[in-house]
Amino acid sequence: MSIHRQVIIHESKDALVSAVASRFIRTVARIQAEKPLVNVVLTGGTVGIGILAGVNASPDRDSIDWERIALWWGDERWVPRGHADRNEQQALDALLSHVAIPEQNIHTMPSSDEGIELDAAAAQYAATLRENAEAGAELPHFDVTFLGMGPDGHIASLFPHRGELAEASSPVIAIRDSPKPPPERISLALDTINSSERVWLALAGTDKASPLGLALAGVSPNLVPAAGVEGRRRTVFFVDDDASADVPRDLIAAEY
Ligand SMILES: O=C1O[C@H](COP(=O)(O)O)[C@@H](O)[C@H](O)[C@H]1O
Repeated sequence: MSIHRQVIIHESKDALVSAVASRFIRTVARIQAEKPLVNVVLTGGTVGIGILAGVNASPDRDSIDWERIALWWGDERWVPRGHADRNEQQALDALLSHVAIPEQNIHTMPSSDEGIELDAAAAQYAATLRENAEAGAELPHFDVTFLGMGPDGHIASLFPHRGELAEASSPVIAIRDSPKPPPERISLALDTINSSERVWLALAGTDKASPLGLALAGVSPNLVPAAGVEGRRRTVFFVDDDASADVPRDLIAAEY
């Protein structure tokens, strides 16, 4: 297991959301001092969207230069644009419609009402990634990737015991028969997620304790997809007290 893996435990979900929101603002501002554009991959899920609302509510929100951030999605639900289930719509409501991000920097995944089929939509997003990569690369240089984790250990729309986890032929995958509704989704592949400099998983609640413990103990990603997550520079699990029951004590970097 990577020595760059850490767990930070917060006393409550609210404390977790607010601490990660502050850390995100500081991290993006710091990276922006070093390079012109920061690439961030967003997640859906209760905590992920809560963090975006926390960024919006922060008095430090505008320490980020919003014109120099590019946003991507780790996964999307295959429903029409504007549908309340879309991770994009939730992110817009929580933060993106409140800050001045240039529209061309918001790289949403295609939606089910665009007249294309699911596989074509996944291929289209892969092409968008390629178009925004540096010369010779297939992917943009992701600086921060947010992930949530479901109670079954899924991350993005990569679910346990499924072939998509080992899919390496494309950076973006069409998902059918998802065990969590809606059944059709688009997801970044595990290798694409792991190309990010920093991967930040944020999760809360007692139903996440067991899969989190298994992921950190190094079980197969086939059993718990979160076990396969590893950012290039750092992988941090931000968790609340309820989710921390089975965390190996030697991985805990900070507790409240
Ligand atoms: O469906 C999804 O679920 C996961 C986890 O969601 P949570 O509400 O249990 O935190 C999320 O990470 C993923 O992006 C989303 O599409």
